[in-house]
Amino acid sequence: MIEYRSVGKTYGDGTTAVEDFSLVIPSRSTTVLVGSSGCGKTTLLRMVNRMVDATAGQVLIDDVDVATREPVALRRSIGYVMQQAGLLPHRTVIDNVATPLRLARVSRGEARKRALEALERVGLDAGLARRYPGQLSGGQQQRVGVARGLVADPNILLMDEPFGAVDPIVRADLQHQMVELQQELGKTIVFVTHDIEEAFLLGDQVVILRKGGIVSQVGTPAEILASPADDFVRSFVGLDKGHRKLRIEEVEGQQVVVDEQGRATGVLAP
Ligand SMILES: Nc1ncnc2c1ncn2[C@@H]1O[C@H](COP(=O)(O)OP(=O)(O)OP(=O)(O)O)[C@@H](O)[C@H]1O
Repeated sequence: MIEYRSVGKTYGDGTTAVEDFSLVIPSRSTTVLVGSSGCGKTTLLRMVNRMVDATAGQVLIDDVDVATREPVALRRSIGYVMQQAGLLPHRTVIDNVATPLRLARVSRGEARKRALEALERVGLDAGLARRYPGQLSGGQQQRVGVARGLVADPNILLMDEPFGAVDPIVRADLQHQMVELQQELGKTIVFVTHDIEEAFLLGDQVVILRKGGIVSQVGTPAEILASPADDFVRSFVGLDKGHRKLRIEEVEGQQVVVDEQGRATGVLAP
């Protein structure tokens, strides 16, 4: 379990990115922080592994304040996947994936073996292992980033807009694979995005933020849709424009779900 207790962050230049943030992130499930650009998502995510230190309050992992942990050791014990994959360009794919293990002093042979397994887990062909990141598509690079985040089998995986830079079709593919992977692995995932559809697809718990890391609402996707906290949330999730309004029509004995414009979106299961 990760817990933020009245956490604040004011950067050295006086910018207050996070005012007063509290949240419990349950283990073995996915929590998505979603909000517009600049609302403090990345800052909040990085406080977990001390890439950013809070200037007020506490972040706890299993009841231990991260401020008491040695930053480098803490960082190595937590998986981190960033936008643009963040791969080292002059290292092969397999060496990129093996890096967290090599830093943890795992032998070269063992690290490579586990890196190959991680590549397989994210659906990448072993034939790509010897290539350099520049020889891969954007989607493949992101998969390598996820493999690297998982290779050391961390309990916690932090993901900062990992699918933000790929086209919508590849993105949908990566998202669905992420859902499957999580069903298999059951990690504690904290995922940052500005895309509410992505948040609803991946999140067991979704946290809708506004500027200053202010929580507008926390809940399951169903709870948020059923009972948006205020007009900001209503608008953010698209309820205000009727995008989410569905109704049921009887067609040839079937119950067909149609959207606001009358377009069929599915059939109700009996
Ligand atoms: N190192 C820094 N020094 C000063 N201000 C910073 C620093 N990092 C972030 N900020 C500021 O803190 C605020 C929150 O930034 P943060 O990156 O956490 O937001 P975000 O929601 O992740 O945004 P985005 O979706 O654009 O990445 C912004 O106003 C940003 O300019």
